[in-house]
Amino acid sequence: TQSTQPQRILGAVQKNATRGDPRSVVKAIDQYCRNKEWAMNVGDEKGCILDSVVSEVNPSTVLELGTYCGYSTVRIASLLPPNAKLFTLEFNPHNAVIARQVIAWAGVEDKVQLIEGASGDWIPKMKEHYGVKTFDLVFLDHWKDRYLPDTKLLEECGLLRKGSVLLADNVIFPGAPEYLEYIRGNQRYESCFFKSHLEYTKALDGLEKSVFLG
Ligand SMILES: O=C(NC/C=C/[C@H]1O[C@@H](Sc2ccncc2)[C@H](O)[C@@H]1O)c1cc([N+](=O)[O-])cc(O)c1O
Ligand SMILES: [Mg+2]
Repeated sequence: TQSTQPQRILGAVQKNATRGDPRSVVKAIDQYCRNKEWAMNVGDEKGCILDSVVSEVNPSTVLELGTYCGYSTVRIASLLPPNAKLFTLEFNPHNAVIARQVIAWAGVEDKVQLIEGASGDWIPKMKEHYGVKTFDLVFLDHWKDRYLPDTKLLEECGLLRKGSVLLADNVIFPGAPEYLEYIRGNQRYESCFFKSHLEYTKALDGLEKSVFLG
């Protein structure tokens, strides 16, 4: 029977990565997706920018929107201090099943809470269900037309504090024009653009980093 792309990515991890070694999991996925089959992971080039923002923020509580196969989940979790927590929201149950196995293979499951469901439904429940006060860092990499409504939801639910950082993937390609217009025009955010390339290609893309000013 046919396999799915997430299953093939998991296979590449189990074949080529060392259990308990997050960097080898990241490397195995990048090699597979660069040489065999393109996939919508943030990738190695933008991933280095993600790493630098995570290291700079040194967050205790992170929210990732859009887990897919767990590539950026593993990348972020591998940089978190002890006791830090990464909540990642995934809508598609099949993707969640695969991502849990990738996260486990990397050995970062203690730092990760994968939540199956839609961001719009779960963001309002994070405080009561998981005791989250505010997020130090939010990585937006899910449906591009959800970036803006979910950002407004985070504000309304009091989940951002002075200094919270939003990092959005794909603001050039596929693009998130409404989000960019809102965040760059809003006095309550200080934004900057990190020019890069679409994962595994030469196409232009980039990340938008925005600091919430409270
Ligand atoms: O479409 C893209 N990403 C959408 C990602 C979507 C992921 O997030 C949830 S949706 C969801 C909904 C609500 N709450 C949580 C997750 C999907 O099940 C998928 O796992 C994308 C596309 C390209 N590209 O080149 O076409 C490149 C990229 O880097 C991309 O991120
Ligand atoms: Mg992306």
